[in-house]
Amino acid sequence: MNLGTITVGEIFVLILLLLPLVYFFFRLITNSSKYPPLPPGPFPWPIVGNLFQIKTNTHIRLSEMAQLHGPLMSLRLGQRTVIVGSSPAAAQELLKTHDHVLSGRNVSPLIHHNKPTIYNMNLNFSSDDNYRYLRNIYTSKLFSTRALESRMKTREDKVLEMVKYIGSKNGEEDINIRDLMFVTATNILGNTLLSMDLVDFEGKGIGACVKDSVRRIAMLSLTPQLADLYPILGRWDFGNWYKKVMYIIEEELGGIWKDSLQRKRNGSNVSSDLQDFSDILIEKGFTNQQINAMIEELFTAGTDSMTLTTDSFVTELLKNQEVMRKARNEVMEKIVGKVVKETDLVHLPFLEACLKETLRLHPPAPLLLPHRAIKACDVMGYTIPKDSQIWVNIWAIGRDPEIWDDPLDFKPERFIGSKLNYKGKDFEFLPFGSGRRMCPGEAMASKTILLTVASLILNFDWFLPNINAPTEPLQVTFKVREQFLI
Ligand code: HEM
Repeated sequence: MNLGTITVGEIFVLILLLLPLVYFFFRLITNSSKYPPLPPGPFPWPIVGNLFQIKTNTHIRLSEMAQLHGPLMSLRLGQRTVIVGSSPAAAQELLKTHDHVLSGRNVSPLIHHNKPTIYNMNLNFSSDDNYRYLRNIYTSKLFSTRALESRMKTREDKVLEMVKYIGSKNGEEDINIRDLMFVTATNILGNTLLSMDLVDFEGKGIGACVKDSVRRIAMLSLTPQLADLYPILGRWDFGNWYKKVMYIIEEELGGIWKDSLQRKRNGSNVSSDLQDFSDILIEKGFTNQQINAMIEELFTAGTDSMTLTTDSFVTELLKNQEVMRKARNEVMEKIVGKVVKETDLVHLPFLEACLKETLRLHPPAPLLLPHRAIKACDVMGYTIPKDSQIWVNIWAIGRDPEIWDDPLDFKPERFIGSKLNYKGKDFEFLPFGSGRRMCPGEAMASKTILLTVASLILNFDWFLPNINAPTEPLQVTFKVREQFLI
């Protein structure tokens, strides 16, 4: 062969053609070594791996792939190995049996390299060492039964403000429930964390940008960035991902509460007698930057998740009139007076079943948040390499016909008389996750959402302006029940 006639382009094509072969031999060698093999999965293309197979509707695509490859699958995203669990047994292995090694978080190499304040002061970006300390502060000072009880009135007041606002429209304007719920969730957190309202129902206020900032942070976290797919490129901030994230956290969100934190330190903020979470953090000696890192995370994790779940809940009730009738009967029968209190919620088991059914079908985090293997381990006879990402497809588990009768139907009755709960013990139903990384905001979220939906049922008759073509986002007409007009 006359090598002198081969062009650079031809060599490149030859290398590309040979890569799958090299990869095949590599898999063969590693699989036949003393370690168990990787879990089965789709063939990964050179360089990109399976990236383009799961680009959109990731949880749905993964659910289809699991039919082919089984409940424990492995994928390649760039250089990263991703392990996906799609059955209750796999979820239990990943989130319980091996929780101690699989409960790291996947921190972007850019955050790892630059070590901004969020690196140590935020559960999602925190190094493995600091994680336990932070989580302990959250669970004891913000989400404990006592802390939640001390803020019961805040949640009741903010939900009532929403009901009054909707009532003031007198059924003459269609309501975008997502926008109103976002405001309510933002102000509940604003008061719990900083003793301040951030935004009003017209979208005005010191925190008017929160919605946009939270959505952009979520988009940036979900968009795979080159440094994450190819850690070898870890120090280059392609597309300014790191700069954008840091700007939103430190300037946009941090700018909202900067003055308020300073006033608290000067002792000139007397807006409330009740100690809020930032008062506690100041007392514990945290700096404003550190407090900002924690507060940012709580807004990001808490606002959209509660908003999306309330929106799905209202939509399902509107689509399922018989369920709505039962929920309304329960609310009208059990709530004495014009206002729903959190202490009433224990008397609304059917409404709680409706919330569970909503979360089964529409979990706002369908793959949980990615975990990371701190060390290599063996799961169900397969190797999970160190630093793999771990995803659990709770969306697929929630719709599995082997587990649920008529899985696509909205049937809250399935939870009545059943012990199934979202507390992280039942691996067929994990909307808040399970184990060390389980959502710490579960009780705050479920109380707020139930209080909101019960209050909307008590005070209004609901209509879809166009029953045959529900809009996206959902617009609802709420007609005030005269006897309840606030
Ligand atoms: C319906 C509402 C909510 C749902 C369905 C939900 C669900 C989840 C899920 C699935 C995770 C990840 C679990 C894992 O990776 O294993 C999570 C994490 C988290 N959630 Fe929630 N969440 C909700 C509301 C809230 C609220 C209201 C807050 C706080 C105000 C909150 C704070 C957090 C935090 C801080 C984490 C990170 C925990 C960690 O990394 O250790 N969530 N949530």
